[in-house]
Amino acid sequence: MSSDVCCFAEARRVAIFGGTHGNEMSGIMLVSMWTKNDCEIRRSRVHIEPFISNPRAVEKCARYIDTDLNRAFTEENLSTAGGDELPYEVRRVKEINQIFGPKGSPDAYDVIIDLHNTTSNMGSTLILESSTDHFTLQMVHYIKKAMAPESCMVLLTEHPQLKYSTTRSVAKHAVGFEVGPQPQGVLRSNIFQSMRMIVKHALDFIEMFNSGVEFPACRVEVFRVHERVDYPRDTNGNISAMVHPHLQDCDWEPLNPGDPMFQTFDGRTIVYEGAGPVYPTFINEAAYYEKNQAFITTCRETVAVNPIRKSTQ
Ligand SMILES: CC(=O)N[C@@H](CC(=O)O)C(=O)O
Ligand SMILES: [Zn+2]
Repeated sequence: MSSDVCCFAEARRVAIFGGTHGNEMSGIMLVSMWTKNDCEIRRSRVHIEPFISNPRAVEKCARYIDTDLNRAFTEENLSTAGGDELPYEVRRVKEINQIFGPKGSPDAYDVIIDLHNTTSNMGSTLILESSTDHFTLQMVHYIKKAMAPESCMVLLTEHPQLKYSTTRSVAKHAVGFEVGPQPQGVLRSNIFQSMRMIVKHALDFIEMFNSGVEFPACRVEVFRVHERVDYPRDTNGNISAMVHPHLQDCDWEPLNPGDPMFQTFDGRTIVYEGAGPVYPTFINEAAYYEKNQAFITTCRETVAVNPIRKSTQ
């Protein structure tokens, strides 16, 4: 394992996305607030752009209009020609790619922070898409330390089948902030304030990096996506059980073989039958009923992070 210093260009352009899902209110309110007055998010040497990514969904207070924007940043959508007949979010993908991308090119924004809320009891969670991007790994290490003693979990979505094409993936470095529990369409002041603090720490990190601070090697505890678990269903495909009360709200706590997972409407318990402990999260997330997902399981691991500093050209 090498711990060579990784050099990255100064982060000159950073975007903060809110309203990627139009019913996740904390990010929407923060971004609207910062669009009117950006003094709280201003930092020297870097342009920071607050941006509502799905304005029509925000207007309707719906997750999306035609299709989930946070699954739509695919090669296919980026390359298909077409105009008004395309689903709204597919058109929006092309616009966002023009403003903040093109995805994968040197012209893409340096960092995108994408603000989400969950109905699950996940607390403050940082979502990473890659275990080899030492810039974002150092950022989450910084945020976790700054948030302590409040805990801040790291979800790693890198997975051969389960990874999805997020809006933020247009940037060179992408991070999602997922804070809950907060119902859809509702603002909770504690959740709003936690999200605001995480953004502050992220921007402070970027400013320190830009000013030439070298961040030493470190280790970060992450929870890597392992499996998606659907609700039990009857032969018609309808849900036949609920998340068990012993699992509800227990995001990030170990689920051991034999532990209750679901409760049927007539009161029977369905237990977890996997081989060893896993760490469930996104438990009973409202937006995931349509995705046939009751929760995901994750595996805990420690990632070794290389030192980073700004490259000198
Ligand atoms: C509840 C929710 O919307 N979660 C986000 C997670 C992410 O941004 O990676 C999503 O499903 O797109
Ligand atoms: Zn969301």
